[in-house]
Amino acid sequence: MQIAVPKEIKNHEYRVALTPAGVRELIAHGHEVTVECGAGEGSGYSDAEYQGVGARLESAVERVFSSAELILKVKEPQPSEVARLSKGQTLFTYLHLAAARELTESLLASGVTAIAYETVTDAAGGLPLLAPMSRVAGRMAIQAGAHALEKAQGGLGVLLPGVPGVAPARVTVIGGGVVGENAARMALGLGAEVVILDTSLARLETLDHRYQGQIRTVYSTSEALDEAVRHSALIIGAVLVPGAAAPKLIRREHLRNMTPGAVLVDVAIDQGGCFETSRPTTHADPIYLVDGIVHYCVANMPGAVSRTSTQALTSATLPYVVRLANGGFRKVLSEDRHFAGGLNVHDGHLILPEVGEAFDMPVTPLNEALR
Ligand SMILES: NC(=O)C1=CN([C@@H]2O[C@H](COP(=O)(O)OP(=O)(O)OC[C@H]3O[C@@H](n4cnc5c(N)ncnc54)[C@H](O)[C@@H]3O)[C@@H](O)[C@H]2O)C=CC1
Ligand SMILES: CC(=O)C(=O)O
Ligand SMILES: [Mg+2]
Repeated sequence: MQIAVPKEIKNHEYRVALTPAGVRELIAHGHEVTVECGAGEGSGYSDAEYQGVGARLESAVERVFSSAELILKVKEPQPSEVARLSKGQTLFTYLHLAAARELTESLLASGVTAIAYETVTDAAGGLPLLAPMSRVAGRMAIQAGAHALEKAQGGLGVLLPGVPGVAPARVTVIGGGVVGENAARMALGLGAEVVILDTSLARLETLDHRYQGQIRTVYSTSEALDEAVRHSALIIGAVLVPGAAAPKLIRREHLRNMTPGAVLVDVAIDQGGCFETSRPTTHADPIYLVDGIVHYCVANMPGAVSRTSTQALTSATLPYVVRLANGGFRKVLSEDRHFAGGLNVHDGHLILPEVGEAFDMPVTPLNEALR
């Protein structure tokens, strides 16, 4: 199969969809891989390294796209990239369509088959292709939040662990999944007081058991959220209803009850954000203030630690990529309903019910699309 790896073009996105090791694996399976010149640079992989494992280097982006049957990316396609997609091609990348109506409509119009990393599931109920980046973003959320708490950033001027004689600050994590647990671990390691809110008692039980009382677990209710906003220096938004738009859990009126300079980090921004006042920001300009509360809402956080993230992402995606390339999407998705959960758009049809619900658009059943 002809496989293409374009250079990512989103703001400060330095990841690439495949490491040279991943390319080598695909070539060993008999596939041809075209890598756009410079695609790996931001992750520390030179063109020569890709060439060395047998990739074809291409400097003309239009040829990278037009020659491909399978296009591998990291971030959702930007408008200039969508314009290059066509029927018969398969795109495998993060999409987050429930928060992106225009992108949904343009992918439908392109006729492409679009499989999203973040809605592929596994037999244990996890999201194996979202998890590696959620681990990264969860860990980064505390770094970003701690920085935003500095006075010069508009923050409270509070050091998360405190110092002897000065109490640590409270960090509340809403959603104790992969992002949430990783954020909590970092906050705990820094010596903050850590609380996790979740609506899954089973998840809270796991976390309670794992952290042996070092992290306070609280069932998430509106009362618990009211309490969290009053007493937290830093709140991390880490909820997810897979495939769906994030529920707005902290409303604008909550901000009145927060201490001015407190910080909201909305990691769930890629699904639309779980705070009413969140809007996507970029690494170039990551924070803004609403009613004195600092907001950090970068939708591609792992892009900033691209070397780590590219390696972690390729390790997770590669087995799926190899299967797609060897078998073609129709056969592979028909045989694996967990992988098939990734199919969002096919040949002008919207497949993912959660996206249909978000935009009140008609949905074609998966079985019909795979026929
Ligand atoms: N901004 C960025 O760069 C990145 C963003 N993300 C996003 O972070 C979000 C979280 O991802 P994961 O941790 O992997 O998901 P996950 O599925 O592992 O965890 C989500 C947790 O939220 C809980 N939850 C759902 N509804 C809730 C509610 N109403 N109140 C409290 N808890 C609730 C679930 O029970 C679950 O434990 C996703 O939107 C994901 O796309 C992930 C990586 C990078
Ligand atoms: C998950 C995602 O959107 C990211 O890693 O940027
Ligand atoms: Mg994202």
